[in-house]
Order: sequence, then C-alpha cells, then structure tokens
Amino acid sequence: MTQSKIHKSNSDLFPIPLKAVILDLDGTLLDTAEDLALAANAMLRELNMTELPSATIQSFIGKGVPKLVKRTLTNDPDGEPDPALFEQALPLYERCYAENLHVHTRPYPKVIEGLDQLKQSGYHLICITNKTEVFTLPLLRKTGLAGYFELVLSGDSLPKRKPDPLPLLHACQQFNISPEEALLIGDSSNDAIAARAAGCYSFCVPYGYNEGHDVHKIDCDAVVDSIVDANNLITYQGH
Ligand SMILES: O=C(O)COP(=O)(O)O
Ligand SMILES: [Mg+2]
Repeated sequence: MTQSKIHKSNSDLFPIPLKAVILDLDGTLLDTAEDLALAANAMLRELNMTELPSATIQSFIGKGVPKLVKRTLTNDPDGEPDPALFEQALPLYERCYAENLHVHTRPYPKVIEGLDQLKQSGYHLICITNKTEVFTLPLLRKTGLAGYFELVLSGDSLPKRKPDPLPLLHACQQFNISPEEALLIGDSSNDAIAARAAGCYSFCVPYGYNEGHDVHKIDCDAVVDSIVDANNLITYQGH
C-alpha cells in the first residue's frame, strides 16, 4: 500500500478522519529551489557580491523571502546583514525572482495525482506557504495548481507565518472546522511546529528542503513519500 514511515507508535491512528488537508508549497507541492537560487545569485551579481552554490541557497529556503535574502547576503542561516544593504537587496531579489518565477519550477511527482484524489474525496484543500503572496498566486496559476485550493495563505497574508500556528488556525476558522479535523502536509519543521501548535495533524515529505536538516528528525505523525501516500493514511469525514 505505502512505504510511508509512520512515526506514531499507535498505528491505530490511521486512517485519520479529516475534513481538510492543508498543503505547504515550496518543497512539498513545487520544486522551486532552482529558481529561488537563480534569483538569489542574480541579486548577488547586481550587488557585486560572490555567488553561492544552489545547494547552499536551497538550505536557506523555509522562512520566507526576507529571511532568504538575509541568509543569502550573509551566507549564514542566522545572519543579520547591514540594514542598508538589506534594504537595497530585497527589491532586487523580488525583481529577479519575479523574472525567474517559473523557469525550472515544476510540481513534484504524484502531486497532481494526489491533489486529484484528495479533491475527489471531498476534503477542503488549503495552501499555506511562507512565500510572499505576489509570487504564490502567479506560481500556482502557472503550474496548474491554483484551481485545487479553496484558500491560499501566504507568508505576508497574516501578521504571523509558520512556524506560528496563526495561518492554520485562521484556515480552520474560515471553514468552521476544529484543528484536529485538519492535516498539514509539509517539508520542514516550520510546518510540523505550526501544525502541533495549532492542534492539527502533520505529515512530512522527504524530498523537500527543511533548511538543510534531516526530515526524519521532525516531530510529525508520518513521513510520506508523496501526496498519494498521504491520501492512503487518511479518510474523509464528511462536512
Ligand atoms: O518561502 C519560503 O521560504 C518557504 O515557503 P513554504 O512555506 O511554501 O515552504
Ligand atoms: Mg516548504
């Protein structure tokens, strides 16, 4: 059935009855790393700074665009650049990424198939990303994913982003469901921490970014190979 690694010792947990499935974007639905790195290096070139390897920039993905720019400028996940440099760099990055939004970016294998299955089952489908809204919406449209989602919340849609639980709680409220009726499928600890704090279930996929760390160390309910595998561990609970 599935090769998913189930983290909960209580396998009676599965299949989990749910009303909504929340999906992370970068590293879960879409492989965006190459285009994010292209933009980051284009920004560095414009600033006459040394370019970084794509793999390094990939490890900086996860906490939104401003954080990616800070990490790229300092080549340090915790780095804080000079404020004047950051102010100059952020709009440069935003322009470069807008120009490179959809060069290499594609849905991961089994994403479309998985979304089709979830949609057919009747789940509310929600996308919650830390990506800036001005990039999220065109990217969902260009990759053919926009039509699956009843609600899309980006990193700048609300006062707080993942790992804060606010976007998840906001989504549950919008659909009048309780958090334990929702599952978040993500690729990083930002997703799992937000889900735990909100009281939602959380699964992780192993093919994403997780800021360069091992996804198997994340505290989540299961690590699933794909969205299709996630669908095999849940059951639709009706509205
Ligand atoms: O923009 C990011 O840094 C990460 O976005 P995500 O929440 O969709 O993974
Ligand atoms: Mg992600």
